[in-house]
This record gives sequence, C-alpha cells and structure tokens, in this order.
Amino acid sequence: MDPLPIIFTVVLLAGGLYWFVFLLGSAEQKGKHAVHLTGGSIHHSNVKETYNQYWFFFRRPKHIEESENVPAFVDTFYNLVTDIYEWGWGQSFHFSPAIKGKSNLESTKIHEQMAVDLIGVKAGQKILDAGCGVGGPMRAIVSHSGCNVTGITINEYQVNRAKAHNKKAGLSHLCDVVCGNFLNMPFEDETFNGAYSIEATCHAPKLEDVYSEIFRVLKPGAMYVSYEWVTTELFNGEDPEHVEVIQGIERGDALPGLRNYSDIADVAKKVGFEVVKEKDLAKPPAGPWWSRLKMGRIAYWRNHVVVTVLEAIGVAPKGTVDVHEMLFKTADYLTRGGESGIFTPMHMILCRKPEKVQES
Ligand SMILES: C=C(CC[C@@H](C)[C@H]1CC[C@H]2C3=CC[C@H]4[C@H](C)[C@@H](O)CC[C@]4(C)[C@H]3CC[C@]12C)C(C)C
Ligand SMILES: C[S@@+](CC[C@H](N)C(=O)[O-])C[C@H]1O[C@@H](n2cnc3c(N)ncnc32)[C@H](O)[C@@H]1O
Repeated sequence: MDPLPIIFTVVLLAGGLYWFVFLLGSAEQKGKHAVHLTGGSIHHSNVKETYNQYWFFFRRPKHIEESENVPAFVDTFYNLVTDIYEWGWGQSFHFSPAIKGKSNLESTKIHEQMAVDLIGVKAGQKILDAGCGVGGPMRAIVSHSGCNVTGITINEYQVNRAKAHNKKAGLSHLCDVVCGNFLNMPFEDETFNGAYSIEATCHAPKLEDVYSEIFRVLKPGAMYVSYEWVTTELFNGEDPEHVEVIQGIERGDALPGLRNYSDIADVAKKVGFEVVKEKDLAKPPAGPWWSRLKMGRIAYWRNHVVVTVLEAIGVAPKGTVDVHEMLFKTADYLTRGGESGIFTPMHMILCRKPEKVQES
C-alpha cells in the first residue's frame, strides 16, 4: 500500500487540529491562546474544587449580600474567568453599544474614550480606574488622553496580566496597577484629578461603600464617571421570567445583587457628589450591546470543543469546562436581559465632587 496518502491525511488532520485548538479564538485583541488557559492564581489541581466553592456562595444569598466575604468571592471568580475572558473576548472586560461599520474593538475603544472625555481631565493629570481588570480600558484611555492612570483590582492575577500588557504596549510609564479593595483603597485623600469605573462597581455589596471611597480620594472639583450594571424601569420583580434572567446574570457574574437604575443617583448624592448627568447608554439610537454575544454562538461551540480537548489532555486544568459552561449559560441570560430591556450594563452616571466651601 502506498504510504503517501496516509502520511498526507495524517499531516492534514494534525495541522487542522493544531489550527482549531491552538490558533483559533474569537477575541480580536488577543491576550491569550487556548493552550495557556489557567485558573489564575489558583493551583492547576484546585480549579475544579474552587469552582464548586464559588457555587456554594449562592446557596446562601443573604450571606452574600451582607458578607464581608464578597471581595474574596469576587477574587475567586476572576481567578476562574480571567483567562477565558481574555481568550474569548479580549483585554477589555465590558460591553459597548454596537456601532454600524465599526468592529467590536473599535466600538469598545470609543466607549472607553467616552469615559475619560466625560471627566474632562488634561494630559499629565492623575486618574483612578476603580476595578481595572487586565487594563484594556486603561491603555485605551492613556493613549487617548495622555493622563496617568492608576488602576486597582482585587485580583492579583489580573494585576500581573495588566502590568505585562502595559509593558508590551510601551505604556508602563503612564499606567500603574495596584492590587487592593476599592471599598478601602490604599490611597491618600484628594489624590486624583478624576476617576472612572467601567462595569466594576456592580461587584460592591453596598454601592455607598465604593462611591464614598472614590469621593474621598478625589480632589475637590474632580469628576467621576461610572458605567453601572442595573435593572431598568422595565424590570418587574413579580415576573418569574424577569427574576430568572436577573438571577442568572448575578450568578454567572459574581454579583452580590443587581441594583435598580433609580438607586444610583441617590447613592452618589448621599456620599456627597453632585450628579451632573445620568443616561442609559444602551438606549436607541445605540446599537444592541448584546449582539456581540449572539453573533458568537458558533464560536462558543468551537470554544467548548477546544476547552474539552485541552482539559482532557491535561493542558487546561480540570474545571475549565465547567467554568466555560457557566459563562456560556451566562451569555444567554445577558442576551435575554438585553433583548427584553430589563437590564443594562451601561447606565452611565457622571458626578462631581464639590469644590471646598470657603469658611467665613
Ligand atoms: C462586567 C462583567 C463582565 C462582562 C463580560 C466581559 C463577560 C460577561 C460574560 C462573558 C462571556 C460569556 C461567554 C463566553 C464564551 C462561552 C467563551 O467561549 C468565550 C468568552 C465568553 C464570550 C465570555 C467573555 C466575557 C463576557 C462577555 C461582569 C463580570 C460584571
Ligand atoms: C468586569 S471587570 C471590568 C474590568 C475593567 N473595568 C474593564 O472594563 O476591562 C470588574 C473588575 O472589578 C474588579 N473588582 C471587583 N470588586 C472589587 C473590589 N472590591 N476591589 C477592587 N476591584 C474589584 C475586578 O477585580 C475586575 O477587575
């Protein structure tokens, strides 16, 4: 028998498998390849067990709302998902309105640049990114504005990833990344000329706690903008389908409980901010933020095959398939939340810390 066709077929199959498993991925701005999926700071052998512990939190929902354990629980979540996010989404861990004629990467950048434009800071000034992830927004913002950004995240693995990306992008001189809790930040009062948070403060058990910390570290007159995850005016707590969707979003995104849009400005005022503007950036004419999740259905299935193969051969830790499955379901809840209009991840609030009142 002629061995040539067999060798040819084997080489073709191996090449195809290599391309499918190691090279393919849906993120436009890659931080990761599938072969490098880890459980963040969690040891390879503990990922599955940690994933099970993550779910244990939700068996005691009241405990989560009141608990001081929330930051640790959020930290665990980001150990589990950070690599999958980077691999399948990119370096910016948030949504943005779809813009006709623009790629996901371009729409993401526009949404990030809008944040720094809104707080009106000048080049060279110091701004805070509260809940910075692996720093996708930070890099877009320093490149756009020339500001110095200090990011804070509860997750040490993300700090290392963000620093590595900053170095690679040649932006380390403008970007600083600190591991810490935004409910109790390691910064002096009145340090920053501005602050922003993008889809991060939803992890705070009490919004008041994070807003008051941000208020404390801002200079008088400085502005703060936040893109909040909230339920909208269309949400009906008596409708079992609405409740199912919102609970699905909370469980798949480590949220201690979604707030309603109408609560946000009250909290901002309570801690001392003046509210300058409030707007749901998802409302028309904005294109649907969830379309990127929907368009990725084939990619999800391909990713599922990839993680299953990698976990089976021991390259990805045991538990990776479970985490991926959880995110797959979460994507569906998020899409349902977006399509029904009961949820938005981009309720924008722009605030100012008042100038100091002159004592007479
Ligand atoms: C702000 C937060 C995170 C928002 C989004 C960045 C992420 C929410 C859901 C995530 C994903 C869902 C499906 C995944 C898919 C199954 C996988 O194959 C590739 C990655 C996903 C697309 C992943 C990417 C990030 C999200 C869109 C929260 C946590 C407050
Ligand atoms: C969905 S990610 C968004 C990251 C980033 N803003 C972006 O858009 O790419 C939420 C971020 O908030 C951070 N975070 C959540 N709770 C925190 C806390 N208590 N202290 C500091 N960071 C926190 C997470 O670690 C994560 O980096």
